[in-house]
Amino acid sequence: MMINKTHKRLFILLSIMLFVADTLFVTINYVSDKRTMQQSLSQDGLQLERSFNVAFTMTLNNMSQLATFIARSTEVQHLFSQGVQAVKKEGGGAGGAESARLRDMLYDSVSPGWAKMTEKYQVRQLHFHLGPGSTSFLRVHKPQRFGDNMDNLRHMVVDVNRDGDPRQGFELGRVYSGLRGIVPVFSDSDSTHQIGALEVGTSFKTLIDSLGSSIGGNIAVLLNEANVENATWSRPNEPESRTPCGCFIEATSSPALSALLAERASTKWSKPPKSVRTILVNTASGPVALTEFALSDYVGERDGSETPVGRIMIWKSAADVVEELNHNTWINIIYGIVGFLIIELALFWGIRLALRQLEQTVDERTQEIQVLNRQLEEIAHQDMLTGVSSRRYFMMRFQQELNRNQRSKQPMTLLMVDVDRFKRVNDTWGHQVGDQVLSDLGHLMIENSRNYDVVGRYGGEEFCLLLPGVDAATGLQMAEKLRERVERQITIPGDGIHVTISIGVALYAEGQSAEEWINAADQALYKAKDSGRNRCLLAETARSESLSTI
Ligand SMILES: Nc1nc2c(ncn2[C@@H]2O[C@H](COP(=O)(O)OP(=O)(O)OP(=O)(O)O)[C@@H](O)[C@H]2O)c(=O)[nH]1
Repeated sequence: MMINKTHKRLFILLSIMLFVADTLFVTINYVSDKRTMQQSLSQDGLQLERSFNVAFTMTLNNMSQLATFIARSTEVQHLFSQGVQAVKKEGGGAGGAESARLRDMLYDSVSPGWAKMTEKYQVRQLHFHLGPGSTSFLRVHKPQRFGDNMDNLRHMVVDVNRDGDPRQGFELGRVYSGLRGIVPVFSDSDSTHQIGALEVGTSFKTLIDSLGSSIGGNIAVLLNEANVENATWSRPNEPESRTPCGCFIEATSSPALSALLAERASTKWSKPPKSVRTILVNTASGPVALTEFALSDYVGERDGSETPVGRIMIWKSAADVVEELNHNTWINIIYGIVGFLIIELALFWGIRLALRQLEQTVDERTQEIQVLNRQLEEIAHQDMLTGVSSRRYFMMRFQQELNRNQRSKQPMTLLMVDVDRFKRVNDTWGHQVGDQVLSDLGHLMIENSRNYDVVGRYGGEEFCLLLPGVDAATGLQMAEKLRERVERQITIPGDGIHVTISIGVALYAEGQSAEEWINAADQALYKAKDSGRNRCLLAETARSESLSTI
């Protein structure tokens, strides 16, 4: 079965619509999966920020605890108190010889503990400050440098020396920025008299190393270059720490940061994000989920400044989530293709089936029409009462046989048959009985004829029988045979009286017209009637001979 043009167009149109819908479905799924992945990364990022803040606060608490512990030692208080007085006497600043002696004694007193603190707790700074403001009395971590004023740098110390309340936080420094706890130091003789402040500090390095290993990722602390410039003298790791991003690497748990920064430099970098932000960055070693958030220092938090001093970067491999996204995308595409093919097949077979059914219905209707046409034709060709050919059809066949005879030159004989005294039958037994007699005669004539004979009802109770290939003598014999059978077999229904017929027989004479031939048979019939009925008579054109009598 062929799909015609209209159906082909319909199929192509539906296929295109289906393809567009399918592509849309795959795209929407991909966008949705990507959004889910981004949401999941953002959730992870928030969690990472919380973890960082917890570690940050705990580190500061530790610094404050250590500072408090040392500042409460009476020996430390005693030596620092004497040192403070000596500096005053010796003109402030670094003081003189007495100040130096007491500084050394204080150093000797705390340095054993300091060694343990640096080793066990990674403490980087232990610093005694004189007030008001901030003047260095003793850097236990660097005892050779002292006496410098740091009012513009050590804001926490200045604040503690001013009001006596402990402080903790992140602060930029001249050499190392740090996470610091600052507590007031009181005199050993008068616990209400503050003599200075003690600072204990550490770097970010320890925090990010331990936090990085526990979260399975890496952490870096980046400071804005401008802030660092303002706060520092010189940085020991300065050359490596400057980056194309315009920031200073304060600490990193992985050297891979430089590659990440190079990737990151191509995107918008200027300010640290206000809230936590997690993005996906493609690096040479694979996709990475990068979480960033702002880092404020003590001054910024104290003064409510919105400008952070740097940012924290936490990054983890995102290979698994990207792989999952890719996997889901492929599954989406495969589902899309399989779904498309299945619907296409269903569409194709659906159209095929619908067409087949349509064609079947058309075939059935055509057959029904053909049957009806045949029936109509038969009805038109047949005389309903007697079953023989109608006069119209008989005349058509009669003419055909005549035409054929022009070529074949075979003999042909025509029988004109008429029921004897039929009017009396009608008048005596009624029209219905008359009809029955005509019907019986018609069927008997059909029975009695050959396949190629033509039996027709010529009019009223008159019938014709055309016998192709039959000469006059045979025709007469056949007429007689018919007459005998009628007389023997057809009776008036319910009465038993035999019906008889008369037959005029005419052989076709070459050159005769149809009309002349029928007239010849009719004349013979007329004579048969006239000579007593129930007989067969040959037309005069041939040698006439009566073969039967009543
Ligand atoms: N029942 C019935 N009668 C018919 C039919 N066609 C014609 N007739 C009747 O047939 C009769 C023919 O009568 P006539 O032509 O006078 O001839 P007849 O009575 O047969 O006498 P002969 O032919 O001289 O033997 C008429 O009364 C018609 O009405 C028909 O289809 N059915």
